[in-house]
Amino acid sequence: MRIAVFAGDGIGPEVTAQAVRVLQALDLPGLELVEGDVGGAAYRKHGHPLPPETLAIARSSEAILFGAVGDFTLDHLERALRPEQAVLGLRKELGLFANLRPARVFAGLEDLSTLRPDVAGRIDLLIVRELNGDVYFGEKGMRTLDDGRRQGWDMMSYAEDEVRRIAHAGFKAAQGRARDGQPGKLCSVDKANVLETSQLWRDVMIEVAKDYPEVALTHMYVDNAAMQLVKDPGAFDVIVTGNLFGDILSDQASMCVGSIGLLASASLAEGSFGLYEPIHGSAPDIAGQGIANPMATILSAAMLLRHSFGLEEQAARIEAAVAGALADGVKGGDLGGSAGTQEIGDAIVARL
Ligand SMILES: NC(=O)C1=CN([C@@H]2O[C@H](COP(=O)(O)OP(=O)(O)OC[C@H]3O[C@@H](n4cnc5c(N)ncnc54)[C@H](O)[C@@H]3O)[C@@H](O)[C@H]2O)C=CC1
Ligand SMILES: CC(C)CC(=O)C(=O)O
Ligand SMILES: [Mg+2]
Repeated sequence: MRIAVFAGDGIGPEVTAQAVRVLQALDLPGLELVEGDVGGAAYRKHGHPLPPETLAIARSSEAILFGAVGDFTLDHLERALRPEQAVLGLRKELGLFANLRPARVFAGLEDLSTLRPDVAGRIDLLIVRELNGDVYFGEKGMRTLDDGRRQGWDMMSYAEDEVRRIAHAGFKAAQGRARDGQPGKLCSVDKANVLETSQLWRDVMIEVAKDYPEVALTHMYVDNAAMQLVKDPGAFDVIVTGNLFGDILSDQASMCVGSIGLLASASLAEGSFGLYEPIHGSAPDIAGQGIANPMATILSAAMLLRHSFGLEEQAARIEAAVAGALADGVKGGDLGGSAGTQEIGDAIVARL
């Protein structure tokens, strides 16, 4: 079990260290953890946020556990050298096109959601975000116009095949979430009333739906989806959407269930390879204080065991340990508690 560990910047190393402790506590046979530099830390050491050494470690591993990258003190760098390019580069280079971001309310946290407890208690949704295309990877630039004004542009585009493969990922996820004899539901979120990219997206979703007759497909404009996520997030099952909308809606969904410090993610290629990371960033405002909530990263490690190694039982043990710690009141500052990063890690390791 060769797992690359890329901790990154800010709170990245703090939360990743706790997820590593959790993996080590499981006594997994053949576990090999290989560290690599990414982000601002890599730029300072190697002159690049995603150096070839790191990419080589990624390519020779079966999965990647990722912390976070981002360092505002490097904002002056040309874009290709900024820390965020490490995670964008890994996603693109390794074909990690399907980003799964589950959001559910843990028992005992219903009243911590920004929503009414009765609404919050029903939330169990999955955002399937396309991760290799959209405006993040289109041609971009900045120039000065003849009249002296600066103009910036970022090309938003999707090709049919890119939409088709994420559509299949969304429908399969919905298929797998059938409960109580009820098929899963898939809500495709776009802005087809304005964007051609979204019109293509919608056309392809409708075409792929024919392969999954048991899954109920609906469409929603992204502005309405943002509103509905606050009004009644329990009404969603699986949301499939593009890179930009999925990025924004998943941060929003995190507050429906209590905190961004709880939201894990899997970024998957075809096959079993994946990168697993919390959905949050490097949180420079709290870095170095030992107060970041490591649960999102620990839950990402559970997703890693499940998706890349088929270790369902061990994944479920981690999730139960996190749920148990929360139910016993082990909460970080983001959840209104006072437990620090290490203390939360201790509580979860103890429960394993
Ligand atoms: N995948 C990645 O590596 C990502 C990197 N970033 C980068 O991270 C840097 C900071 O970005 P922000 O917009 O501030 O987003 P952020 O997600 O790092 O932080 C947003 C807010 O949430 C809080 N927060 C985040 N994670 C937390 C945790 N585990 N426990 C407690 N509180 C937590 C932070 O303190 C902050 O107030 C930027 O450079 C950004 O580009 C942002 C998102 C994802
Ligand atoms: C560097 C960003 C695109 C990362 C981000 O915000 C995310 O993936 O959620
Ligand atoms: Mg984001």
